[in-house]
Amino acid sequence: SGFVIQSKVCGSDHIAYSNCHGHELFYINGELKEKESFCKALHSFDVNDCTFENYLGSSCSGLDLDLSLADSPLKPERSLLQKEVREESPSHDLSQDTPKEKTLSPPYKAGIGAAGVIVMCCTFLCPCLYKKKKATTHTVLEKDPKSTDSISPFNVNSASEKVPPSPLRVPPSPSRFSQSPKLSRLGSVHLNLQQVARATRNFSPSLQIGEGGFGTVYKAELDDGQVVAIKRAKKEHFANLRTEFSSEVELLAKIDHRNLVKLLGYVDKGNERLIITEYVPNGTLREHLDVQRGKILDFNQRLEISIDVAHGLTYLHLYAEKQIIHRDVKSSNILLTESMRAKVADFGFARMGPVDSDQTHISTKVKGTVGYLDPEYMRTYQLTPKSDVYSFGILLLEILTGRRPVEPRKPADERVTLRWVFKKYNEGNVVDMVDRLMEEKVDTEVLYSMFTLAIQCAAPIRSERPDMKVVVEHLWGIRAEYLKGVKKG
Ligand SMILES: Nc1ncnc2c1ncn2[C@@H]1O[C@H](COP(=O)(O)OP(=O)(O)OP(=O)(O)O)[C@@H](O)[C@H]1O
Repeated sequence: SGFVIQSKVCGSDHIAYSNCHGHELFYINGELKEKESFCKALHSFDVNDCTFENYLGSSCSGLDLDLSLADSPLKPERSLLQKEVREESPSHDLSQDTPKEKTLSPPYKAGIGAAGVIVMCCTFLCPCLYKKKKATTHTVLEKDPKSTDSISPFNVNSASEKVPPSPLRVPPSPSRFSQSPKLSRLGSVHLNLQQVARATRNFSPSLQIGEGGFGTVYKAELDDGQVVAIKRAKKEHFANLRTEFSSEVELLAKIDHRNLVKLLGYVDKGNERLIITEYVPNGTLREHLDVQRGKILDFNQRLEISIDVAHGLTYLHLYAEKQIIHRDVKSSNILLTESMRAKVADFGFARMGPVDSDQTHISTKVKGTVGYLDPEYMRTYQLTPKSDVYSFGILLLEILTGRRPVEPRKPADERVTLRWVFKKYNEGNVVDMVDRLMEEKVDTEVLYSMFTLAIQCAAPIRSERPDMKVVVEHLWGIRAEYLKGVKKG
């Protein structure tokens, strides 16, 4: 396919290389590196018996390397915030702030500094994917903790499909629910296969509303007139999808919140796996940011959508019967209603949080979508709700700037949105970053608060990220401040 990815863990470092039709990218611990320093690092790994296959024979050959480790690429780089900061308790409510006071707490400072130089590990995939796939699609990564010693080349699907599925998606490891007795009926909709076939006019392509890694989504009208979305698993993934199917169904069944897409029922019979959810009629957030749905989102709508998503995630993390980590928070998984309320969808990757109260994380295969993946989770395989907080930070940047997490067509130094934002933020240039499609002139301090929060959420170290509940409180404060400004005119 002309697309090669290799990755490996050497000691505590994660190294990765991608070659997309001759366009090479080099990463160490999620950080984009120059070829020369990458090769130097590989040499030092090699000396310590951790060989990155073929590196000397291919990309790193012919380089005149000074192999002294004096300027080792593994030395942590830290750029500090230029703004003065003041201490702030984690539950600090920004509604109490005056605009000038709104700054970051010291623990966040280093995180934000590092955020400027650390690129999400996953971004090494993107240039090829964007060349090959429609802009609205994405790729989902999986990395198995047990396979850290192997070099894994991936291939990417061809672009010929109308709406390509996620080519790298593999079902998650069995959840503890896979052994539990099958629920036969959930929510308020009880359907048999004949009823589903009737409602979808035999899965008519004219009722198809989307396609994801799991399968195809149809809009359907039930006999009682209720309109629902029906997700149908692809047959070719059947053998593997069973676990994912049951995991998605059973997680969704337990939750009920206005900012989370409601599961109404499911069918698990013979050759069919179907999930029936409420139909959310107004497309995805990504479609709205791309102005594929008519009007451009104004700032107030963007703020309300951010708050809705934060509410949904807080519920999953804190108030669901068992803690749920979504694992795939992204703009194409946020569905909008007619009144522009947001609902978080797609719990295919959802994962229960730790069972014991003294356990802070669960070890799991790395899953999620390129560009949104928590670098600490990538490195350690430890999943906590803070991985969702990271993805939420990236989502906030999308909402504010309109950009995707990675913009492969931009010049190299502007490609990774988080990095680009951090640079401009440090230059005090928040107004410049706002989505140009949005004509409204928003108060600079409000923008500054939003970008500050987004960068905090996307801190490379999870302990430096706020909890979702704290994020909600900050967003409420920002909204109060914004509305004050709007009233004043
Ligand atoms: N409940 C729903 N109501 C309305 N439209 C929906 C609903 N669920 C999904 N869709 C539409 O179907 C598309 C595909 O959804 P799906 O969740 O299967 O895939 P995805 O999120 O794009 O990809 P993946 O599952 O691989 O992450 C969505 O982008 C959306 O446009």
